[in-house]
Amino acid sequence: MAKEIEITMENIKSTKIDSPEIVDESTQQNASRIETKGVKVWYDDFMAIKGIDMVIKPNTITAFIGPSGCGKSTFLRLFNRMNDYVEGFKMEGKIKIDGDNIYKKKVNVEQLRKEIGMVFQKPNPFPKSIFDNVAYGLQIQGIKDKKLINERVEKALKQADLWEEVKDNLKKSALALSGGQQQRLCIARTLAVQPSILLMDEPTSALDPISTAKIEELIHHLKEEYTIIIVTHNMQQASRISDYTAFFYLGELIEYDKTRKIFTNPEKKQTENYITGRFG
Ligand SMILES: Nc1ncnc2c1ncn2[C@@H]1O[C@H](COP(=O)(O)OP(=O)(O)OP(=O)(O)O)[C@@H](O)[C@H]1O
Repeated sequence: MAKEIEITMENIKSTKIDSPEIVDESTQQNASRIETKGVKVWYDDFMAIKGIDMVIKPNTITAFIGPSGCGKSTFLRLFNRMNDYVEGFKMEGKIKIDGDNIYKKKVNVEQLRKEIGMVFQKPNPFPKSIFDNVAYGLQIQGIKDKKLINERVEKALKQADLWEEVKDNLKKSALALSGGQQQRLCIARTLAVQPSILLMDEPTSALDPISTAKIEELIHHLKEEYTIIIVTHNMQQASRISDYTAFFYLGELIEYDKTRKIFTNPEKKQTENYITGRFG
């Protein structure tokens, strides 16, 4: 497969990407929820992200695609400062969320993570009851009002389309649920603390097709209330559920545009090669 790649470092380096429909910040403050400028990331001496500018609009689903190791997860984890935990991590550039630079010194990272929820590849429920899993974030926040907790747990389970399946068994261990149910529980756990941006790192890659379809449908509904970014290796998934698609390669943003454009008429040969399965 690799020999079919028609990419050279020269044409990648000369590729200058403009985010789609970037609007004048001064007149359209609300048009972007997330904006990155000149973002570079290193793990020790290794440069994993090589200068990325991107604007993500509110209430959209953006898919990050690209071959393994191209920097999708690294870039995604910048938005809730998850990389801060990684030894050797260093970044340059600006990331603004709702106009605020989230890497300023004064930023309250705990508050940021409340606003920006994350769902991981493998469902990772705590070894606690279904109810306690969803209530966990609220309790951590110091919320003690039982009625409020009950309401939020029910709402989050309904939003995650799991309520009907578990409402009579809330005390049951979360570990007894199926993989697909566990992932919806993890989504409910994230939603319970009422974030407004959802980061999803390959949320369905460990699931069967039926569970995957359920989660895709759920993501589609969540768009009404949330801005969603999803890393996926599944091209069909990206084309089914996202409004915008960003194609990464070797730490660079090669092409970023409306999903329909990326999948029907990409500007760059590299993008075409990737989405048609000619490398990756
Ligand atoms: N904690 C780390 N320490 C050192 N290098 C890392 C670390 N995490 C990622 N990298 C490197 O940074 C590059 C980008 O990795 P990243 O996980 O962001 O890619 P990805 O596109 O999400 O890959 P995948 O699709 O396989 O998950 C890779 O070369 C990877 O080896």
